[in-house]
Amino acid sequence: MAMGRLAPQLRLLLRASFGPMALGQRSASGPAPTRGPRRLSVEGNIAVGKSTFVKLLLKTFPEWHISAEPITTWQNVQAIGIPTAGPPQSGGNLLDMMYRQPSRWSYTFQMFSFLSRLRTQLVPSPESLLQGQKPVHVFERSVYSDRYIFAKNLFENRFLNDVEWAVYQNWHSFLLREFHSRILLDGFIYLQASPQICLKRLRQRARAEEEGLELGYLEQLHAQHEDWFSHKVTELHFETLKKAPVLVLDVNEDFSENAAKQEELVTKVNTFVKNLG
Ligand SMILES: Nc1ncnc2c1ncn2[C@@H]1O[C@H](COP(=O)(O)OP(=O)(O)OP(=O)(O)O)[C@@H](O)[C@H]1O
Ligand SMILES: Nc1nc(=O)c2ncn([C@H]3C[C@H](O)[C@@H](CO)O3)c2[nH]1
Repeated sequence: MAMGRLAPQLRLLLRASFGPMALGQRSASGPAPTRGPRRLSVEGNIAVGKSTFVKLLLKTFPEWHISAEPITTWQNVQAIGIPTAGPPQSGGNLLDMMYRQPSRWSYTFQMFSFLSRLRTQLVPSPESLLQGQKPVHVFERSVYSDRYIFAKNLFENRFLNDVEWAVYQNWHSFLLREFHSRILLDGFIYLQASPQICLKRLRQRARAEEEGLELGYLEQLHAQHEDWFSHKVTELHFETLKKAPVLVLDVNEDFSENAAKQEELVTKVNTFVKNLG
């Protein structure tokens, strides 16, 4: 992907359109920031291009901070605090286990992915980010997509039974209420593409655990995203979540060599962030 070449030009363009604040620089006379960073989550189907898009954001706004999805934690689950003799053992690949035997492992996976996402959202933004005038912290997916996309879909396919779904939701609601003020998100960026395009990208990326995934699964996840972000019919259980603004970006097109398209997408994100107040 030839994204590196765009960033300096795009920065100039954004500076011209929105002034130095658009690039997160503090004006000499301006007031110090009064609140923490704007916190956004980038959401979307498997292989839609979230990591790729986040890299584009970081090229354009190097002062922003990104928290990646904790997939390596799921691929290598380690026991904590249990001393073992000999060299370090490699952990269990829970992602692989879940895809191979969803009835057996979906509950375990969802509890663990939720816990790891909660941990990610609880980590304070770095000091360096807080120095900027308009600091922005971007997460790849969230504790909300864990529940309202993946766990919900597994339940609807009966890979989580009624009791497992009830226990998961119990923990989810309880912990989110406990940590409410520390995990708040200001908005969502929903990367939208057809399931067919996602499948093409998924095959091209060829992650071993995803070898058996088929179009039907991506169609289900697409429908879950559309229900939440486009049709707004998903039942949400948190008031702040119901009010959170959503930016929908069409990423069907391959923008890797298309500077104008990259610019259009990044400008939309910048305007969205500005409008968050
Ligand atoms: N707009 C695009 N056009 C064409 N290919 C793309 C585009 N965006 C991403 N890709 C390619 O699609 C594949 C998946 O992209 P990426 O890893 O960014 O997806 P992701 O949404 O982060 O995946 P996951 O859901 O697993 O976290 C990669 O090979 C990437 O180079
Ligand atoms: N079941 C399930 N629940 C989740 O919360 C979840 N989040 C991500 N994933 C899968 C999608 C990609 O294969 C891979 C990387 O995104 O992990 C999930 N699977």
